[in-house]
Amino acid sequence: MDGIRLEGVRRVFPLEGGEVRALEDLSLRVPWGSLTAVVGRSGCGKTTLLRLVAGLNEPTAGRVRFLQGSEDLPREAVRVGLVFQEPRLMPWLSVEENLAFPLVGRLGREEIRRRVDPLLELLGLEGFRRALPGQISGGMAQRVALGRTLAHDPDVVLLDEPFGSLDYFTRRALQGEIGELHRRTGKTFLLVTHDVDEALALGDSVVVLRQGRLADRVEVPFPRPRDVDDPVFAPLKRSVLGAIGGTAEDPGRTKEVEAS
Ligand SMILES: Nc1ncnc2c1ncn2[C@@H]1O[C@H](COP(=O)(O)OP(=O)(O)OP(=O)(O)O)[C@@H](O)[C@H]1O
Repeated sequence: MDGIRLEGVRRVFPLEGGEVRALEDLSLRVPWGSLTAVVGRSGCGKTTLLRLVAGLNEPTAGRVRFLQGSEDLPREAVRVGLVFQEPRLMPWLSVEENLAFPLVGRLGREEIRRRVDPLLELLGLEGFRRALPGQISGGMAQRVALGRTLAHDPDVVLLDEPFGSLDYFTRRALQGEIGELHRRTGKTFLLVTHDVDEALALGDSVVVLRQGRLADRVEVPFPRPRDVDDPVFAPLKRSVLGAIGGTAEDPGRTKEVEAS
């Protein structure tokens, strides 16, 4: 099946003479073009999962595959962009220069402009192109970080708690923008978040990790209701919360879930 596929992935980190099992026997499929949200308690392995997909870490066991039909694409053939919780902009470069930075030296001036200008427009940053990061708000800075990732024209966009440091209203506004961006670009998005409402509002499906294992996968019906308080979400939210934390009747439960 097409998409990113994790097969029996295990990732262990050595720590103080012992080891931490960040991921254990994780099998997961992320279809091309989907927006998959990943939730779970702190330390359950969400960031490790993103780092494996980005190729920043290798699995200790198992594999991460990129499948087109029955063909395995080489990792180099799949462009992956990563957006962190903190924007990590260069403070001495303007908004426009930050967006262009990863392209300088790889593309000519005109081509860079052709990529950067539509991004400024897409992200509502046209009026701030010459502003420095210290002169814009946190929400705008996070938009620049997103734009910098999109400037690479990635096939896969990995978002690690991208709204974590933002206030409620900016967060809601950016959530809407990410959803819209996903629809408009058709790229594959993998979003790590602590916020179950956010995961349900944006994800085509919500993957729940628990102690490094797949605890549940909840599919969100399409078309999704606009409001996260819509009754459609209530049972889905209960499932996700139950899988994250276990339930009173079944503490520590880890469900066996279909790999694909
Ligand atoms: N480089 C590392 N060295 C040692 N242990 C690590 C390393 N990276 C992650 N871990 C451990 O692996 C486990 C999973 O970490 P990970 O960062 O993936 O969790 P997370 O779900 O993203 O957490 P959070 O929500 O707090 O960001 C944790 O116990 C963490 O301490």
